[in-house]
Amino acid sequence: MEHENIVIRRGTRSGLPIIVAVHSTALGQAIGGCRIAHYPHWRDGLTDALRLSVAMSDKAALAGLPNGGGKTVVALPPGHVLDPAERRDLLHDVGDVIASLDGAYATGPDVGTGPDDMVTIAERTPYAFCRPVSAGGSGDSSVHTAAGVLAALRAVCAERFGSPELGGRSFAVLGLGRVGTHVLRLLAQEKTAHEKAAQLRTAHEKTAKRKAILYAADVDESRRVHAENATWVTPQECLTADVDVLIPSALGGLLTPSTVPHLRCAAIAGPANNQLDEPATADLLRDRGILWAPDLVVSAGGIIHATAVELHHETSEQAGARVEAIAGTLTEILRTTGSTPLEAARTKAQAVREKARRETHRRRDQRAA
Ligand SMILES: NC(=O)c1ccc[n+]([C@@H]2O[C@H](COP(=O)([O-])OP(=O)(O)OC[C@H]3O[C@@H](n4cnc5c(N)ncnc54)[C@H](O)[C@@H]3O)[C@@H](O)[C@H]2O)c1
Repeated sequence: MEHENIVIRRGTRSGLPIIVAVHSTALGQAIGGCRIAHYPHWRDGLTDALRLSVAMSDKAALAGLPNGGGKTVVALPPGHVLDPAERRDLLHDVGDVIASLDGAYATGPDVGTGPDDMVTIAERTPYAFCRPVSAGGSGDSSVHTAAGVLAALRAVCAERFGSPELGGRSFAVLGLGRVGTHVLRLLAQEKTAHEKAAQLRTAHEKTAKRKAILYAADVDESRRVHAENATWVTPQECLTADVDVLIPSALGGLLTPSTVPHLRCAAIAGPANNQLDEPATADLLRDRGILWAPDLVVSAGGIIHATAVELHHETSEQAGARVEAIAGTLTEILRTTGSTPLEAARTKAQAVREKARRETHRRRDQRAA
């Protein structure tokens, strides 16, 4: 068994199945979001919790956080709609399960939960982060996730094109939700060094030509209002756009043996979790000469910022510097020879955990001696 602890409990108030998987506390308290989603069977929710908590351990290790990985999954039966009272009961049930772990695990928002839900969970346990600023938390994480994506894009452009400049490059943002919208806005503000210099001389010398060229798509047509700086295309056109970098910002599993042959981008880096349908797809991308930045590293900005500020009481500046450090971590992974970026990322994460485990044993032996 790879996990340290797995709790499966029927909520005493809601009657719904609550699963908390703690993968590792080798580096410190396990962290990972609370997912409330529909599953054909609660066992499918268990499978998700086991997989996602391992990914969180890797994500925390690669982000240099003194934390391990965990995950909460509430498996709703198909079609089940929570009314406000039932949702509140459920979140209190989740809080009780987390409280029973005595601080081994802390949760945050994920699919189906948001900062306000963390306030309700926090009524039963102190181990809930990413609460709204008005409730003493660090607020919506998506802006920090987007900042991390920008840092990753600079690292990817430096590796693939020889310069970290984003102005003048072309990008396709697939998914204009909370993170995708921020990423698009930040990219629209990017200008090349040439344009920045021109701006210093005279506003008239500004050349709009060197701004980033942007495409955007979402299955939800109402998100189009956020694409005023971009060319709005269909999700399929966005996926296969002839651009420098594709930025997956919707759901996972979009890079598969069927989609990879149709891609025309030179590189891929985005916040969407679990972009590869299976590890072997990393080989297909490498064979096609497409540089893929592992989402484990690219998407970590939000969790890095929230845990640094709320759990480790760092200043926002210190947390911001940790988010910017995503670029250095990614560069190291992309430069690893003889393996795909996915293998390099996992190997690095395992090495960090192993080092922490050895250090813990050394300290324990020292105390015993
Ligand atoms: N919010 C964060 O801080 C954060 C942190 C780490 C990772 N992520 C991951 O980043 C991704 C985006 O997160 P978010 O918070 O912006 O989610 P969100 O739900 O706000 O946005 C997702 C967007 O993708 C769109 N979408 C869904 N399926 C699509 C498809 N097939 N093609 C095009 N668009 C599609 C949705 O309509 C929605 O607008 C998710 O995979 C999430 O797990 C988010």
